[in-house]
Amino acid sequence: MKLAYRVDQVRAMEEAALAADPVPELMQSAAAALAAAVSDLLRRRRGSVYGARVLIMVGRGNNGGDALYAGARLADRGAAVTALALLGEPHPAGLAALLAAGGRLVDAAPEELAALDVALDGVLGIGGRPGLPDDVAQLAAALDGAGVPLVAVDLPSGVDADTGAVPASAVRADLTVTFGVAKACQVIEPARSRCGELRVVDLGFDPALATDALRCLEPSDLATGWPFPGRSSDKYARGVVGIDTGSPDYPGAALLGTYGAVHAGAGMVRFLGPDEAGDRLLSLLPNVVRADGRVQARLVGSGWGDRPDGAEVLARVADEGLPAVVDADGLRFLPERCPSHWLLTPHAGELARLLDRPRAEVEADPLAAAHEGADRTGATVLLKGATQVVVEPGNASATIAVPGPAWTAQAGSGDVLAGVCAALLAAGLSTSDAGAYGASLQALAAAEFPGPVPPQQLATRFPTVLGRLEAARR
Ligand SMILES: NC(=O)C1=CN([C@@H]2O[C@H](COP(=O)(O)OP(=O)(O)OC[C@H]3O[C@@H](n4cnc5c(N)ncnc54)[C@H](OP(=O)(O)O)[C@@H]3O)[C@@H](O)[C@H]2O)[C@@H](O)CC1
Ligand SMILES: [K+]
Repeated sequence: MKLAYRVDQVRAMEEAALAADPVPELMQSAAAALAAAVSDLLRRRRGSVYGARVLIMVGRGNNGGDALYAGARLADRGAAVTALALLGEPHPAGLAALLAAGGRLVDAAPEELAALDVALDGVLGIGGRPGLPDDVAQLAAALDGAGVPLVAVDLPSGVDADTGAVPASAVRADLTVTFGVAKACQVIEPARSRCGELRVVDLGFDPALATDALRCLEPSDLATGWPFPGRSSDKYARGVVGIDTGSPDYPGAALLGTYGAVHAGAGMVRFLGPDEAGDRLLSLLPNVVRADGRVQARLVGSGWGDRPDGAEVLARVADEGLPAVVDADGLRFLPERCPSHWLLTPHAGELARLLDRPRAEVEADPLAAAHEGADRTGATVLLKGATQVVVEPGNASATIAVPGPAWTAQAGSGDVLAGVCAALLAAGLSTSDAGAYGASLQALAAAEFPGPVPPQQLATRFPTVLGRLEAARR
C-alpha cells in the first residue's frame, strides 16, 4: 500500500527532520536524487549527460532551490544548464551553486525549444497556490508541444497539492521526483495524470508523525485482503447477497449488479427485485435464487427510478441490521442517520445532491466531499469517479482504490460495482474494504482490455483477475 500526504502533514514531517538536520542537508539530498533521476532520463534518451541541453524553470521558493542545486550537479557532469527565473529573485544559494558549476541564468527561454534535451519544473512546490502566471503556463505548454521531456520537481507546478484539482493551468510532467513522501495530488485525478511517472525520494521523514495518510491500494493489497474461500468454505462462508434493485424502466441495473456479485465470488445471490427483471435474470444466470431466505448483506437502490416505496425498503433494511450497499436512486431515500454498516456508492452528481451543493464543488475536491458525505450520513462512502475514494464517518484517513482506465466511466459500471461491493460485505469485509477492494477489482479487470468493453463483459473478467491475485498470494 502506498501512502500519500497533505501539505500540512509534509511540513510537520519536514520540521521534525529539520530539527535533526540543517536545511541545506535536506535540500542537498533532494537535489542529489533529482539530478540522479534527470541523469537517468538523459542517459536513456541520448546516451550520456555530457553535452545535454537542460533548461530549468525556477520560481522564487525552495522548489526552485532544489532545481538549481540539481542543475549545478548536472553542470558538473558536463551538461549545458540554463536557468530561467520566472517569479522574481530565485533561491540565492542555489543560483550561486549553479553559476559556480558553469550554468547560466538567462532572462528569456531559448528560441529553439525542441533542441532541449530536458526541462526541469522548479517553479512551484508545496508552497504553491494552484494555477500559473500566463507566461509560465505558455512556456510549459510550448515545451510540451515541442516534445521536450519535463521533469517536475516535487510536484507539477500549478496543481492543487492537497485536492488533486487543476483549477487553472498546470505543468504536464513526464516524470515527477517528489521529496520525502508522496503528496495527495500525486494520487488524485486530474493532478495525478499531470505527474507522469512518480519517484519518491527518501529523506528520512517519519511517517508516524501523520496518522491519517491517504491509503492507496495496490494489487498486492487485494491479493492479501480479498476473502478467498478456503477448501472447506460453503456458500455461506462465501456470503449470500440479497439484491433488490432495478425497476420496469431500468431492469438492466438488476442484471448488472447481479453479474457483479456473482462474478466477484458471492456464494449465492437471492434476487428480490421486480419480476420483470427477475425473469430476465434467470434466463442469463440460472444460479440466481428468487426466493427470500438467509442473506448476509443487501444491495438496494440501483435502477430504482422513482420507486414509491424506496424509503420503506431502506427502513426495513436498517431495522434488519445487515450490512448493505445503497446505490444510485436508493441514495434519495436515506434516513436522517444511516447505520454505520452501510456503504453508500454515489458518483459526484449523487453526492452533490446528497450534500445539496453544486456537482462542480464535489468534483473539485472529491476527498473533502466524501468526508462530508460520510460524516453527515453516518455511513461509509465510496465516491466513484476518475479517483475512487472510500471514507468512513469520523475517520480523517481515506482509502483510494487501484486506478483503472477511463473506459470504465460508462453506464452500468456503477451497477456492477455495487454488486461486487455487496458480495464483499456478505463475505465479511468491512464497509471500507468492501468499497475499496470492489472498485479496485473493477479497475484491474478493465485494465485487461485494450479499449471499451460493456460492463457485464468486464464482470466476466473478474475471475481471471481474482485467480491471478490468489496465485500471487501463495
Ligand atoms: N522545507 C524543506 O526542508 C525542504 C523543501 N523542499 C522543497 O521546498 C519546496 C517548498 O518550498 P517553499 O515553501 O519555499 O515553496 P515553493 O513551492 O517553492 O514556492 C513558494 C513561492 O512561490 C510563490 N507562489 C506561490 N504560488 C504562486 C503562484 N500561483 N504564482 C506565483 N507565485 C506563487 C510564493 O510567493 P507568495 O506569493 O506566497 O509571496 C513563494 O515565494 C518543496 O516543494 C520542495 O521542493 C525540499 O528541498 C526538501 C527540503
Ligand atoms: K514544481
